[in-house]
Amino acid sequence: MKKIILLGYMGCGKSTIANNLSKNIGIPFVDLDKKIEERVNLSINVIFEKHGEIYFRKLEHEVLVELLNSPEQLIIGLGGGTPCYADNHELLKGDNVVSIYLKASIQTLFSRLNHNKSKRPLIAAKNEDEMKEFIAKHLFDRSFYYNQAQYKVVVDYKTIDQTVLDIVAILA
Ligand SMILES: Nc1ncnc2c1ncn2[C@@H]1O[C@H](COP(=O)(O)OP(=O)(O)O)[C@@H](O)[C@H]1O
Ligand SMILES: O=C(O)C1=C[C@@H](OP(=O)(O)O)[C@@H](O)[C@H](O)C1
Ligand SMILES: [Mg+2]
Repeated sequence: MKKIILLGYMGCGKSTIANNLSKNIGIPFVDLDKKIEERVNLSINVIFEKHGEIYFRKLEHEVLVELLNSPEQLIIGLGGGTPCYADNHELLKGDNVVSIYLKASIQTLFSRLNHNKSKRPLIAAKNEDEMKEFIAKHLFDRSFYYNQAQYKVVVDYKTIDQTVLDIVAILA
């Protein structure tokens, strides 16, 4: 069964939209970060702190492969870095995948992340200026991978419901 994959930068709304899309179309959703946390019984912060990012990326790849190989239809909210490591972007080109990039501007990302950074180890310690610069550079680097998604939904100035309806239209 097809997997509906939401990807994009931290704060673009993957986890939020996956949850709401699931309610709208009645297909179960999983959040890749949550699955990783459950797998090792540690928070994303503690995984980064204790074991480092390379270990996290390995786990992320393993759990993604398992989810893609599972028989059921699923909505999967990826982590922001998932398509950018371990050739995961190639896995997202499979026949059983519909990939959707939730595209947000630097400003949207900054305003959403500024109040919500403590659980995101890559930005948790940055001040506002550092964060703006980091997001701009990092988004530029990662866009190469994000732009390989089959579909793109711009999320700026949209409510959660509007973004969900845009995705429902793509899936129809
Ligand atoms: N229109 C919107 N669409 C999605 N998220 C929104 C919107 N407006 C505000 N938010 C907030 O932005 C944050 C997005 O975070 P999250 O869903 O965890 O993103 P991601 O999983 O991509 O990092 C949440 O705190 C959410 O409540
Ligand atoms: O962009 C990244 O590299 C990361 C994004 C996070 O997920 P969200 O995009 O859901 O915040 C989480 O996987 C981890 O903190 C690393
Ligand atoms: Mg998320």
